[in-house]
Amino acid sequence: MELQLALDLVNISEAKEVVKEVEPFIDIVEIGTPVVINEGLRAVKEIKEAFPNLSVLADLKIMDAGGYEVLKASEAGADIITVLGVSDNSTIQGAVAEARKSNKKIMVDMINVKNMEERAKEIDGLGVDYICVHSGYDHQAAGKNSFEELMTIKRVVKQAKTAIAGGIKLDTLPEVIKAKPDLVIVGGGITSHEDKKAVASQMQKLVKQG
Ligand SMILES: O=C([C@H](O)CO)[C@H](O)[C@H](O)COP(=O)(O)O
Repeated sequence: MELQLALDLVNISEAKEVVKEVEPFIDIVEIGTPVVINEGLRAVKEIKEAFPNLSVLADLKIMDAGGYEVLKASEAGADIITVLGVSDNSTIQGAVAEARKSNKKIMVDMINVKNMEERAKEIDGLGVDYICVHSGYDHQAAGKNSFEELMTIKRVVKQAKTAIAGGIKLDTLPEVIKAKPDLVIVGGGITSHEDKKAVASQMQKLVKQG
């Protein structure tokens, strides 16, 4: 099981400071959608250059033009790029085909997918690398989490790795770990703490035990 740090509410220099603090405790650093909106793919490039040993995920949440957008993120240095599960199969297939050319990975974000079991099975057949259940900020504000959806994809996904994101904190991490995802994604659960290093270290310990 691996740990991904999601950076959403920071600029590039703040992102570098946070990663410097927690680098030994994380496997993947995510350049979140708001950061890409604010700073562009330059954020991915700068973080990859500053931390070449970390895998960098570009959370583009691609909805169309899968091949082209994956190409651009790959050129910027992203190792993993996200595509939405609600997008057309042709978009996901285009993203996977482009990623294969440069040894990059595709994560499908299942945010707002209604028919989770059926869609997860279908997407698993498209050769993606990760399938991620996700309660986004707006769902979190409505008190939702993705723990049940994680159980669902764990049951039906056979090829891709499974991941979960959205509002995971130190106190809810043990429940998540019980379902044995391959990857746990945490943003505010680390970045909102004064002592990020301590929380990330405790989270890493739990994730590695799981
Ligand atoms: O993808 C995310 C969200 O849609 C904003 O872009 C977050 O990175 C993801 O939800 C993880 O962050 P936390 O919910 O703060 O753990």
